Amino acid sequence: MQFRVEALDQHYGSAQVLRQVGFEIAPGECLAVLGRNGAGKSTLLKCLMGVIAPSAGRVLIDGADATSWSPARRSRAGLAYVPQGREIFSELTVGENVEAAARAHGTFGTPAMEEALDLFPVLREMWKRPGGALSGGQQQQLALARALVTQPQLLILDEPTEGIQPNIVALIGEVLRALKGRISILLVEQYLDFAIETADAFVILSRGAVVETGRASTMSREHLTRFIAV
Ligand SMILES: Nc1ncnc2c1ncn2[C@@H]1O[C@H](COP(=O)(O)OP(=O)(O)OP(=O)(O)O)[C@@H](O)[C@H]1O
Repeated sequence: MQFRVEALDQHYGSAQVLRQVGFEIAPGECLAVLGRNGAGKSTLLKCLMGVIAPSAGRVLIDGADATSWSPARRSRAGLAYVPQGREIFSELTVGENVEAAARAHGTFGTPAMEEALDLFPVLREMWKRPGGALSGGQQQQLALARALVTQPQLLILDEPTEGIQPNIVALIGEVLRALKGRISILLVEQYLDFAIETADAFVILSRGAVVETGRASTMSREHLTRFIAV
């Protein structure tokens, strides 16, 4: 998927939270968005997914202007979004969470559903447990699997490592690196080492504006640290 954002503005009341944000994600690449707390990262992802409408600017999916599309239409076009806090259905079982997403996208019982589950073996072990009974790391795996059963072309992740134990962070990193090439990934991440291991390119947000973009290979850890240290 060719995904492009042009001159996005967003306001909450009179406060401007995004300012002329623009970037592109090449097919099969992982773009990491870095920035301090309050820089506007989560707001940006919500605009990209259509959860909130930007005040100005455009979102282009394979060249089509998707700015006014609903989240459901963006999802059908190949976007999948795992929000901060994961937002799984805690009353539904693990299986019901996965199956609901698969049914909504016509992948129920297909190899795509099984492949997504193969990435996170713990989910089959916990299949009949309510989502709310899972640990934070297990819930994050469930949220990722639920996104992946939709066979997305662009996976949008808001801080997938937040509050997750190191062995699960490592597993998530392996999964994302294995997915790259086949699908594009937009990663908002505060855990710099994880972002460096995973991303092909970076966009740095500061006070709602893009202050720097670059290939991962040209940006040092020391340089990137300046933009996320509080
Ligand atoms: N619903 C809202 N109403 C009003 N202001 C909001 C709302 N959501 C976020 N903000 C403000 O917009 C700014 C950007 O918030 P946002 O959550 O997008 O930043 P962020 O970079 O994702 O931060 P964090 O890393 O803390 O999640 C902040 O100043 C925040 O207080």
